[in-house]
Amino acid sequence: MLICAVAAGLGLIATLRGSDIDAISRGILRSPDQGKYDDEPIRWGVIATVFWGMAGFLAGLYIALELAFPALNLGLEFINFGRLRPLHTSAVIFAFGGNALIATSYYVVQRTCRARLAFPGLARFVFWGYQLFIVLAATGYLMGITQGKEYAEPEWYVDLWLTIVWVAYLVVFVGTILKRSEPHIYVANWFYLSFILTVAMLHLVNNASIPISFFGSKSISVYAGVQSALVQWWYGHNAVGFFLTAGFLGMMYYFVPKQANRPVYSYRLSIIHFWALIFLYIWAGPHHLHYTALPDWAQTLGMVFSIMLWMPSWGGMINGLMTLNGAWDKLRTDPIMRMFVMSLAFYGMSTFEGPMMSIKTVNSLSHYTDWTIGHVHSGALGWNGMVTFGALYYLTPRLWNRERLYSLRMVGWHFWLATLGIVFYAASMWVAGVTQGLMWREYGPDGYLVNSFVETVKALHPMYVARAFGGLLYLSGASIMTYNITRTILGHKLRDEAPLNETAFDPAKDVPLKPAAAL
Ligand code: HEM
Ligand code: HEM
Ligand SMILES: [Cu+2]
Repeated sequence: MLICAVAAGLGLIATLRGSDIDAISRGILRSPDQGKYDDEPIRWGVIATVFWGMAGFLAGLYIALELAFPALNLGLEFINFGRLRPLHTSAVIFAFGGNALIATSYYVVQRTCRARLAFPGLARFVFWGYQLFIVLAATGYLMGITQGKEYAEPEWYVDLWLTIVWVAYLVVFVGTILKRSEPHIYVANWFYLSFILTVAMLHLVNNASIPISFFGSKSISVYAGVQSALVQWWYGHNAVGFFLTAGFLGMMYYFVPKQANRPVYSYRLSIIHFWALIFLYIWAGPHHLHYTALPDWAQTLGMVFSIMLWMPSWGGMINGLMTLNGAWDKLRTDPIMRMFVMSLAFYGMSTFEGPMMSIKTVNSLSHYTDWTIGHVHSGALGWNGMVTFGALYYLTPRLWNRERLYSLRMVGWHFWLATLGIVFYAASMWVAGVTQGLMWREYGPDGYLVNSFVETVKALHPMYVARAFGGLLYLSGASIMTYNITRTILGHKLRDEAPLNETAFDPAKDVPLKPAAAL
């Protein structure tokens, strides 16, 4: 309540000062975006993405260290692993990923529709309302307020607020599409729209609950038992499918062709893989509930749809990679392009690993182990992280009207630190996961289990240290990005760096996103 009051106070001050400034300074101060497009909330979004990314990676590193060295819990309830873990997952997925998605969707929808953002006031409300959602959720976790549903931990009052913000987001996005002056709706917008709509549906269904009091934070879910589990993993899986995949594919379909200065390899493939992806993803949730009380047929259904999901996923990866046809030399000269390509490679890797892990016999080994954690992070650090970094590097000079980034060599450093970090993370978790899985199922000749649980924990220690080291590398890369982007925003340029063609942009030379012969 205190946070809401402070937010409302700040909102009031901003409103009053805003009208003041308008009246006094019209004509003196250039209002930020008189141009063709409304970029102010996108600039805020870029800053918020960098900020929350750093916070989320730092929390990730800390909990990784807590797993390796439990003394770091310090006996304090506020920073114990159980409370910091959802803080990490929400910070990276919803704060870092969510801000990246909102900002890039605002950017992409305006450019591809050749229209200014609809409802500019509402678009700003979405940005600030979303930040309030993040702060409310995060402070709740630290105080121990949670629904106990993974990736849907916030309690009812935060859920209601997010619903309002999300509906506003949908209105802004669809409003902009409706006022477009370009007849065709470019495929990136399809992906963004499916992300916004599906997340709304998932959020409403999974969070259906009854608060036990008006002034208390606690609520009771309307689902129980195995139905509750199924709804939760229908939600959880499709959060991956639509938040971490469809939305980010929207990003990929705009920024990869732009950075390569080539049209998308196959527009037809993009449409086929769009429909296949959204049709298949929604059924695959039960692969999170193998060998549980869920009916066997439902588990098999989840497995079958997961395996089929491999195809559209790779359709998207191939479409992205092949867009570089004829521009592969850019990999040598352009570290931003390298980031996009690495991102697509990890997208391909994790969407191969996922279908494999959904096979019940494989899952009987991998489930409950660190293999899952490794899979998560090759998707999250590799695919979501890298494509977002690429988009941030693309956007910053353009949004602040700078000739180029402060330093492209630093982008190269970021690229290698992040890549090496992911390698440490994924490799250590594969080893840890398989070790764990095998130790848990090892029986002696007497028919008893050979290892006690604590022995498996002990065996994992070196792997946990290696993972934390990977996280440190990843965070160091992101710190370099923060520095680079800050200096770019300030208008600085590192001397001795030759002007770089990849950040120079010339609208006259713009290649259309869509091949002329498409459809
Ligand atoms: C510096 C980088 C990062 C480090 C060191 C890190 C570390 C960790 C650790 C230690 C856990 C808990 C694992 C466990 O419970 O055994 C975790 C969970 C998780 N992290 Fe990260 N993380 C990082 C970045 C990210 C990013 C960028 C994302 C998403 C975009 C992400 C998404 C997740 C998710 C979804 C989980 C929960 C996984 C599950 O329950 O299966 N992490 N992370
Ligand atoms: C074809 C695509 C994919 C399939 C079929 C798939 C399948 C799976 C399977 C079988 C699990 C393990 C479930 C368990 O044993 O508990 C899993 C976990 C997970 N996957 Fe994927 N995956 C795919 C792509 C991705 C991508 C691209 C990401 C991230 C960007 C991702 C994020 C996650 C997360 C966060 C979890 C952990 C959920 C949890 O237990 O907290 N997946 N996935
Ligand atoms: Cu899943």
